[in-house]
Amino acid sequence: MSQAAERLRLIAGHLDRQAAAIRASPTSAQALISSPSPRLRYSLDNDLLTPEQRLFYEENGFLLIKNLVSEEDINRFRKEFERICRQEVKVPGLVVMRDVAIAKSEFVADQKAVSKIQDYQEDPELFRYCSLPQILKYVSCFTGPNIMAMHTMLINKPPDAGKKTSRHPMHQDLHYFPFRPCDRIVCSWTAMERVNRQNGCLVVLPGTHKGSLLEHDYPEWEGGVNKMYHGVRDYDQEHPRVHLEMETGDTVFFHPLLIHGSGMNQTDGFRKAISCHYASSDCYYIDVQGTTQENISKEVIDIAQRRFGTEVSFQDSWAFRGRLVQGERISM
Ligand SMILES: CCCCCCCCCCCCCCCCC(=O)SCCNC(=O)CCNC(=O)[C@H](O)C(C)(C)COP(=O)(O)OP(=O)(O)OC[C@H]1O[C@@H](n2cnc3c(N)ncnc32)[C@H](O)[C@@H]1OP(=O)(O)O
Ligand SMILES: Nc1ncnc2c1ncn2[C@@H]1O[C@H](COP(=O)(O)OP(=O)(O)OP(=O)(O)O)[C@@H](O)[C@H]1O
Ligand SMILES: O=C(O)CCC(=O)C(=O)O
Ligand SMILES: [Fe+2]
Ligand SMILES: [Mg+2]
Repeated sequence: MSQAAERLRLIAGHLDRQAAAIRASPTSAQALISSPSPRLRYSLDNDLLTPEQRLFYEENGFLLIKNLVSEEDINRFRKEFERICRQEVKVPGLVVMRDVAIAKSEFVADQKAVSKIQDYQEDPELFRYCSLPQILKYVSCFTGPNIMAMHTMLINKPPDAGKKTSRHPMHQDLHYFPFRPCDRIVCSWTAMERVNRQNGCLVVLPGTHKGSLLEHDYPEWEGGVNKMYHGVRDYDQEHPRVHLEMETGDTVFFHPLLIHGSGMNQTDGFRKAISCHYASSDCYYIDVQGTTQENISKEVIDIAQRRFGTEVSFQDSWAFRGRLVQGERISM
C-alpha cells in the first residue's frame, strides 16, 4: 500500500471510531466536537463528506464533486449571461471585464467581448447559483452553518488572441480577501461545459493550502496581463501540478490558500465557469496595512474611488458586496 493510501486508511479508521463513539454516547460526541482533531483543521464535522473526501480536502486543499449542478440550471445561467452581454438587463454593481488584448478594440455588445463578469449578486437568476442547496451543503462543511456569499463571478475565458493573455497566473484567492480565519472560507467553481487542458482548465498545486499567504504581483508577461490578475511572485516550479479536467456541472471546492491558475484557451470556444467565494458570517475583517495584501488593497480602493467618487475601504468594498445565503449575518 502506498504511503498516502496507508494514511488515508488510518484516518478513515479514526473517523469511523469517532462516528461509533458518537452513536454510543452523545456526551462523548460533545467532547470530540469541542476538541477537534488537529489533523482535521480545514473541514468541520459534518454528515455529508465521506472520510475519504474529508481527508482528501485536508491533505490537498480541494475536493471535486462530479455532476453537482444540473444541465438545466447551467443552461439558465448561460442564457442570463448572454442577456447581460447583449445589454438586455442592467444589473446594479455588476462589473464586466474584457480581456486586455481586446479591451481597446471597438465595443461590441456580444459575449465575445466579455472575459468575465464579476459581482452578479444583484442578478437573481445568476445568484441562484450561490444558494443552490446541493452547493451549500458542501460549503457548510468548511464554513459552518452561517454562510455569506462574498464574491461572485462568471468566467468566459476567451480564445487566446495570440498573446497568452487568456491565462490566469498562479495565485491564492486569499490575497484579495481582508477577512479571516482563512479555513472558514471556500470557493465553489462549477464547469459550465467540458473544461480540459485545451481550453484552459484550472491548474492546482495540491497541498499548498497548508502554507502561508505569499507575495503577489503582476507577472512579467510579454503580451500583457489583465487588470488585477496578480500572481504568486515565487512558487516552487517543481511542485506537482494537477489539471482539473471537468464535465458540465462538476464542481470543485477549494481553500483560499491553494495555489491555482488556469492555462491559455487554445480552442475557438469561450470556456465558461461560474463561481462563488463563501465565508462564515462570523469571520472578521483585518487591517492589511504592512502586509503582502497592501498592493491589492490600494488597487481596489482606487477602482472604488473612480467608480463611486468617494473613498471606500478595502474591508467595506467586501462588506457591501457580501450577501447572506444561510443562517444569520454575524460579523461580516
Ligand atoms: C467596491 C468595488 C471595488 C471593486 C473592485 C473589484 C475587486 C475585485 C476583487 C477581485 C477579487 C477576486 C477574488 C479572487 C479572484 C481573482 C481574480 O479574478 S482577480 C481579477 C479580477 N479582477 C477584475 O475583475 C478587475 C475588475 N475589473 C474592472 O474593474 C474593470 O473591468 C476594468 C479592468 C478596470 C476596466 O473597466 P472599465 O473602466 O469599464 O473599462 P474601460 O473604460 O474600457 O477601460 C479603462 C482602462 O482600463 C484598461 N483595461 C480595460 N480592461 C482591462 C483589462 N482587462 N486589463 C487591464 N486593463 C484593462 C483600458 O485599456 C483602459 O485603459 P486606458 O489606459 O485608460 O485606455
Ligand atoms: N511563463 C509562465 N509564468 C508564470 N505562470 C505561467 C507561465 N506559463 C504558464 N503559467 C501558468 O501556469 C498555469 C498553466 O499554464 P499553461 O497554459 O502553460 O498550461 P500547462 O499546465 O503548462 O499545460 P500546457 O502547456 O499543456 O498548455 C496557468 O496558471 C498559467 O497562467
Ligand atoms: O476560471 C479561471 O480561469 C480561474 C479563475 C480564478 O482562479 C479566479 O478568478 O480567482
Ligand atoms: Fe482564483
Ligand atoms: Mg505550459
